[in-house]
Amino acid sequence: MSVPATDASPFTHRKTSDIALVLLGTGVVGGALLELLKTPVAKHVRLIGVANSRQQQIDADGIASRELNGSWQQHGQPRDDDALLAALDASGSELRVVVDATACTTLASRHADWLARGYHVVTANKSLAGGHLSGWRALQTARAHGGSYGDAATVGAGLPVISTLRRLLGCGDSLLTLEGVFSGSLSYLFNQYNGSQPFSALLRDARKLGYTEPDPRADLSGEDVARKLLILARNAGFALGSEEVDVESLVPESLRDLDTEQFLTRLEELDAPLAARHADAQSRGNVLRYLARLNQRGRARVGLVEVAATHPAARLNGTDNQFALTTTRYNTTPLVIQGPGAGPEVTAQALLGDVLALG
Ligand SMILES: NC(=O)C1=CN([C@@H]2O[C@H](COP(=O)(O)OP(=O)(O)OC[C@H]3O[C@@H](n4cnc5c(N)ncnc54)[C@H](O)[C@@H]3O)[C@@H](O)[C@H]2O)C=CC1
Ligand SMILES: N[C@@H](CC=O)C(=O)O
Repeated sequence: MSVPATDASPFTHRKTSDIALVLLGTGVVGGALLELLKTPVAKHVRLIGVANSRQQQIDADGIASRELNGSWQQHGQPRDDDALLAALDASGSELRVVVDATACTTLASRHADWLARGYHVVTANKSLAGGHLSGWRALQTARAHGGSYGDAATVGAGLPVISTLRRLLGCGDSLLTLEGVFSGSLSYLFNQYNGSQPFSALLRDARKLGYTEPDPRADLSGEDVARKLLILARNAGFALGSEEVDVESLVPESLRDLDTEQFLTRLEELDAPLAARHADAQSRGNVLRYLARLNQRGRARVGLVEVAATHPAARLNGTDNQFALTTTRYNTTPLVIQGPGAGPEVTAQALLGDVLALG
């Protein structure tokens, strides 16, 4: 990744409060965020702690970037959230931020508590806001009284989807329907899949490129798309429970109960059913797209749909996401937000944007 030579940036007009940050998760997204934290736009951000699922490193003065290239992942301290939070407290900064770049449900379940204790939380992890309705409600209560919740990266990766929706709602508009392609990995897969190479080969590529969830079944099962639909719907005032989304899974029964490593050795079992679906669609001149839909009555569905080649979702490229928002004011033609919807750099940028917005 190229790093700008100067610190000229659109953020130079910002206040420059020192921001103390701990980063949970140093995989695809967290790793890209660590790179961005080394650039001049992040000069007021002090990285106090960093953790993966097994190890962590803390330095209340700020972890120098050269140390991150070192061996902390082998010789760090054992994981302990309390020690990370104590380091944030000891940093002396008024702005104490926890960045969650994991897919860990247990960590997500702590977001509300962290907010209530005055920490700001910036997250790419959708498990709380897009999980059980009770978790969403606890989050809203904590947000009303505690720190800020930076959730831009949870929908559309770096695309301005939640912010646009909130802006419309803040101006008195209301969401009527929502439709589109909400998964970068499924978009990448179905934009390319034409039956000439196995679906499993494309899935391996998508995983290597950092588009899939840590366990790609979270994408293929529709769970990740359903979470994004729930996050948008709930932000728009639809009190939808996760069980109210009709979800079509592309994972055959025989692959559902395996652990991730076993599943990754059996990806070829996905090929035959998807080849059949593709051939059927092709025989009618159509293509397959994994779509999310919310109608005006709050009925939500995510699943594989056969669409005509002229359908807007049929004309996407790469990891493109597409969010078509029909609102009271955008009611003849929807407002459409479209662009790359997965990948390390765009997602890390959304996290950094939410962090810098605090300063
Ligand atoms: N990859 C993408 O394009 C996008 C990903 N996201 C979200 O970002 C999150 C991370 O995704 P990736 O970076 O692709 O996954 P990854 O598998 O590459 O990295 C996950 C990281 O979390 C760490 N981790 C797991 N449990 C932990 C715990 N309890 N404490 C500390 N660290 C823990 C793992 O050790 C690993 O470093 C997921 O929630 C995903 O939905 C959001 C938008 C786009
Ligand atoms: N795995 C997700 C990544 C972003 O949330 C996707 O494919 O969209």
